[in-house]
Amino acid sequence: MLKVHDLSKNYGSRKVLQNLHFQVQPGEILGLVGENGAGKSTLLQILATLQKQTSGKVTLGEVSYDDKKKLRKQIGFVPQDIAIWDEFTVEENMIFFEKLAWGRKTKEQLRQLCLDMKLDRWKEPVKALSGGMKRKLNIAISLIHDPKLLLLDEPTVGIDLKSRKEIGGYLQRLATDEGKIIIYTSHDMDEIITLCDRIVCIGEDPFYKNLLEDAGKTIISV
Ligand SMILES: Nc1ncnc2c1ncn2[C@@H]1O[C@H](COP(=O)(O)OP(=O)(O)OP(=O)(O)O)[C@@H](O)[C@H]1O
Repeated sequence: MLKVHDLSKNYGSRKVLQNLHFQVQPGEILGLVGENGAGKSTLLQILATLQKQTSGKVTLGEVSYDDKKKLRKQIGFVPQDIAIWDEFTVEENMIFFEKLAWGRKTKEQLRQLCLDMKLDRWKEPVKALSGGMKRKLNIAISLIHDPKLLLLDEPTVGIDLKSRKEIGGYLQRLATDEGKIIIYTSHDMDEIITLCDRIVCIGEDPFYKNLLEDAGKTIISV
């Protein structure tokens, strides 16, 4: 289980996240919504161990966020900005990131991960891919080491509707069949409503909370 206890984050005098409390169970997809600048990426970066909270505590299973080395083996992160090697092919990128990962995967398994993301341009350089295809590769890379916790920051921007639905279905299977914890941000409320079990609304504005409650979703009060 992921536990967030009384978490706050300030950037200088700007208070971005204030006293958040929530828990996410294995097998659950949690949506994170809020207006621009509400603090969604900041929260994901903290959960990815890339930023430190100002106060509060986070644990994943028995592991505290003070033990970053152990934690990072259990976390997959897809940032908003695409982070892959443009000059390398899809295959070379997958092999490169597999070498950095802790778990071992065969070339066939790596290729299958790309196919699961509906990306079949194995031998092509990344610079020849479309923006949506690069995002698919980023998601595949985040899954190489079979993380327990998967953090996705607007991962489907620019991905066509059919692929988005297929990737959504794949993420749901990862949660249901493999018990992964998935935390997902998107400005696409249809996607959030379809994919997420429960939702955290960040920020003061009740707009998202009202909209999602009207759609019958469970909102977590943080
Ligand atoms: N490194 C930083 N230094 C100072 N302020 C920052 C930094 N990163 C983010 N902020 C500020 O913190 C607030 C939250 O930003 P964040 O990127 O987490 O929001 P967000 O909800 O992800 O927004 P968006 O929907 O636009 O992606 C914003 O006011 C932003 O300007």
